Amino acid sequence: MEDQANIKVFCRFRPLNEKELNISQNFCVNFINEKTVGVNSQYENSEALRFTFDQVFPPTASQEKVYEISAKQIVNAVMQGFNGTILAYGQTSSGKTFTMSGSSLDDEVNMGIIPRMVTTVFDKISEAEDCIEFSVKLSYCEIYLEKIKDLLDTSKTNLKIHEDRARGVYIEGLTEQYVTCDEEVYDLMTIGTDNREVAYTNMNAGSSRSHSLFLLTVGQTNSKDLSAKTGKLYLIDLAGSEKVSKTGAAGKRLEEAKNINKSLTVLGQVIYSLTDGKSSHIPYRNSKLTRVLQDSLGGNSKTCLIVTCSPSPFNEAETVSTLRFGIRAKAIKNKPKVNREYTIPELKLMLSKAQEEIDRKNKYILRLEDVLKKNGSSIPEFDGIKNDEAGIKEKFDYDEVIAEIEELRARLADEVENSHQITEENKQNSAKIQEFNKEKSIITYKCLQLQETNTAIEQKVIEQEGLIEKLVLIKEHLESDNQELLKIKMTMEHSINEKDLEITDLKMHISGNVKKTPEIVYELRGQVQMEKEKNDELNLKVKNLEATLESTLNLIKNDTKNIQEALIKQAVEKEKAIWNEERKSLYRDLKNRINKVIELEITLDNAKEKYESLENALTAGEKKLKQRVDLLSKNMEQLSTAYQQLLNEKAGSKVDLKVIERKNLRLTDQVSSLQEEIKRLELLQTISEAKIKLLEEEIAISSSASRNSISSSRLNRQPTFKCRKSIRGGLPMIPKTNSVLV
Ligand SMILES: Nc1ncnc2c1ncn2[C@@H]1O[C@H](COP(=O)(O)OP(=O)(O)OP(=O)(O)O)[C@@H](O)[C@H]1O
Repeated sequence: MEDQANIKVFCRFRPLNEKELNISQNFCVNFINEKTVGVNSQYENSEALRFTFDQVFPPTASQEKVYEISAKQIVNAVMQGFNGTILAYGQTSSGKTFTMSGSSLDDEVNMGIIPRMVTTVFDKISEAEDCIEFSVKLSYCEIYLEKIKDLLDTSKTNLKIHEDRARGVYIEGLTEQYVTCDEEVYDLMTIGTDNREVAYTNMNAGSSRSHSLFLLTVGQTNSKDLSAKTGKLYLIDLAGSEKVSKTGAAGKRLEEAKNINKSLTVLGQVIYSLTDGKSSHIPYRNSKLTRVLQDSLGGNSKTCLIVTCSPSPFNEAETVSTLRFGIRAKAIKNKPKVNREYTIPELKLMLSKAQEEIDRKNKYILRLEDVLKKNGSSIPEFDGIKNDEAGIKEKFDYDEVIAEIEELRARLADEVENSHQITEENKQNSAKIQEFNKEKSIITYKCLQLQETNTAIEQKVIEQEGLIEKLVLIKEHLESDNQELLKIKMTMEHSINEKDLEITDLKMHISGNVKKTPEIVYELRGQVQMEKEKNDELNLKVKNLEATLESTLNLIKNDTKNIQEALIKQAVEKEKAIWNEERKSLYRDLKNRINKVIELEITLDNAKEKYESLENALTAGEKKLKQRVDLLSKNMEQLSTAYQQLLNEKAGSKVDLKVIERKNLRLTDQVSSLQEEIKRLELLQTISEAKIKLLEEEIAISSSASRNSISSSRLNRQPTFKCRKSIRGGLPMIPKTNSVLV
């Protein structure tokens, strides 16, 4: 059963900063003892405000003390194969980054937890037995505006979180850099820190605008007992919670502040759900931060939380809230376990030991059977074990079985890959067919519409043709009427003109004969009367002619309209012809598409058949595999794990290669240093010998003293080359080489 362990919570107060000192030089807290702090509240009953943690660090506490008490135990656990997490939580500008990273990597006194831990890891590797081979990998990322950014490869800006049984919760595609000494880690830390989102706010000139995650994976393989284990160390510097009124955040800074506060609220909710004793659901998935921290909070990890606070009365409310957060988190129980892995040789060793044990027991059974036979008792049959010695000696050839399983698995993987491909093709084909069907129905609908429009147009054209014929007849008729009327009009006008001339003559005649006889006057009056009447008649006729002319003109107008309509008809005819052509090409296109759909359906059917046959083949393979698997004993499960391990080891061969390369480099360096040293010593020896000869010649009596002096100078000499830390336990340190991206 897994052991449960509470999260360890530490509380650290930083010194008052300049701004706070200007407001008040007093503290709003008092340090009651090493573990308890009280808040002298301006707003609440102070009696209630006492908080007890695993340790409380006052502003005077050194970086070294904080590391030794809070974090070192976690590194030790990681070296034993546990997962470890160290989290810094607190208000903005309360000292999280100072606690985790320190002020500078060059400042040994103010170095933070991360660089100190790195040094401890490599120290432990140097101190370890030389039968242990270590690999150390480093990843560095940040969660900014709910996106995971790789700080060692800035092209990766939105990484996804995944989970599986072997790896737990992990960030897919995150850069993992192999490192062999602390300097390499510091170089990468500097690169990553430069890529972090940091900005000026009213509360902190270098305020972290993201949560940063520093991950160190320490793998170790023991060549003596063949065991392997891996410890993961998460070092997390959270972004600080902030009151926008205090930080003066606006625009982009405000957006960041909202995101920071939101993800910290989800962190609070997760901690609440883990500790209230009622919640069945823990909302890890509500933010990227809590999802990444899933193993660290309530899972497989030894976790330490450091809450950082300001002692100033100006920040009292935030300090109380941070302390309450810490108290709540103290109640979280984790289930850490050693991440032990079985290597193939280890499993083989276990197997052969088990086989030896079985053989020993079988021999014992045989002896017991002999005793029973001698006593005349019958030997009961036992399923699975033959009563003869040959049967007992029958052994499994595990290597052969492993090879066979491997082959079957490879074939199965191929088949699965094939079937995936076919399924994918099927999906694509189905999508294409669906698309074609959609297009087909759209085209059919359009065709129907066109046909309807066409029929309506044809109907209209027929109607208009009848109308035009009628109008042409009327027009012809009216034209002849018009001609006649024009003739009459001209005749009438001619006679009117003649009569007008006659009237004028008469008037002149009358005016010349005014004094003639009354009979003539009377006659003339009669004639005038007659002429008048004639004139009236003619006027009437002219009026009638004018009316006829008007109606004729109207008719002509109508004719013009009809001609226009005829022209329209011509245009419609033309349009109709174009439409017909289009309709035909649409039909042709539709036909082509239908042919294509048929072809695709045939391909789909073929693919389906192929898929089914492959599926059948797959099932046969599976059956065969099952039969084989059934034949194997319980050890099969272990062998399967061993197979997985083999795969992992294959994947890790790259790492081994790098390690070997590094070792080679280290050895070459050492050899050349030694060669140089030998040369130097040889030179010295030659010089010394020459000196000795000289001295022997010059001072014959002190020759023995001279020799003593030379040998003592040789003894005092120190080797001049220096080596660095090794990745193999207990070996001298190896020189720093360029790290490798994996
Ligand atoms: N214990 C301490 N001793 C001396 N100086 C400290 C201490 N803690 C923090 N400081 C200083 O206070 C300032 C703010 O600290 P830091 O940047 O670590 O805060 P933070 O909590 O990480 O802020 P943010 O959440 O805004 O990133 C820095 O100048 C830092 O050097």
